[in-house]
Amino acid sequence: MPRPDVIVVERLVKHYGARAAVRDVSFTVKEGEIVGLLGPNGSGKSTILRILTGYLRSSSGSVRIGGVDVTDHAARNNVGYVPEDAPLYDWMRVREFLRFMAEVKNVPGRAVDAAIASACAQLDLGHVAGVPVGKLSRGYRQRVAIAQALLNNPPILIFDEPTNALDAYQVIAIRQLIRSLAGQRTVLVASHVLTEIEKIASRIMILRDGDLLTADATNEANRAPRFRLRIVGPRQAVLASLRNVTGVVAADVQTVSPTESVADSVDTAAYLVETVSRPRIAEDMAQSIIGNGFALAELVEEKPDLERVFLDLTQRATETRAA
Ligand SMILES: Nc1ncnc2c1ncn2[C@@H]1O[C@H](COP(=O)(O)OP(=O)(O)OP(=O)(O)O)[C@@H](O)[C@H]1O
Repeated sequence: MPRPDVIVVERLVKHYGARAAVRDVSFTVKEGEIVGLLGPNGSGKSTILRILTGYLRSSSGSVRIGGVDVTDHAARNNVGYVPEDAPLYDWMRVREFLRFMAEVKNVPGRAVDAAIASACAQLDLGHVAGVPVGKLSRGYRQRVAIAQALLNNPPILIFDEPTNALDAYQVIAIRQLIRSLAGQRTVLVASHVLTEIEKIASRIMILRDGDLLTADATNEANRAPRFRLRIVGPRQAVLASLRNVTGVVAADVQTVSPTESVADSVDTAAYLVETVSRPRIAEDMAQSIIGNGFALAELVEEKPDLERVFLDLTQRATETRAA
């Protein structure tokens, strides 16, 4: 049975005064997914998360959580939110803080102790439960921030830059925690660090200047195979024979120094070829090159990677905007 969409964002727009921070963003998240929202600083990640968690109103568009519009309080009970630099009350002891947060979240009185015990156990906070929050390391503060999000056992967890400003050990620990918390839950994690989001998320969305460039970067990566070839022959003729192959989307000389031109010259050059995904395309390119009498020195398929997708998409977005 297909998993239901638990987060549905449609045509979301947010303006701060004249500034558009989120422009016509739509996406869905299925139950049980761990989705990453990747984007540079200022791209609108926090704004989207704040709208999803009901802390901020959108300018237009809609957000439904578990089928309920996010402007309805009932929707927010389904979401545990760990904001960037979560505001914690430093003078409160961890247990006190969690009790306070349980009240804020309307956890029924008789269930509060069990909720705190369960959150402390999941975040390994038992031994610091009596310590003032202000005395904790950054890593433990982040655990407290996550613990408060778990108090009413929400099916959806939303994290904003969860490993920001943590040291390498703390990063690993928090990452493992998020993965272990995912289980039956649906998780949305925003970060500006590609390598970080790659390690946590099973699907990655890319945001830039308030535009959602893709809702599935991995899929983009697999969709557009790219080959690097070294070929001996006149460049224009080599390019023509590559572009003639069915499925080749673009072919270009890769390394042309400023003094060189792509004009005809018989020497070895590197070519970058983008193709559609189809079987035997590498063989067809080799056949075309050799059939036209050129020497094929090298043909390598570049493994798709998210860094390339990110760079390609953001570059394309910049060009589109400039046009
Ligand atoms: N309250 C606000 N008033 C005016 N502009 C704002 C406000 N909050 C955010 N912005 C602007 O909206 C844009 C998006 O900000 P947002 O915080 O959502 O981005 P972000 O991707 O989360 O970045 P960061 O990781 O740096 O917080 C930025 O240009 C930011 O300066």
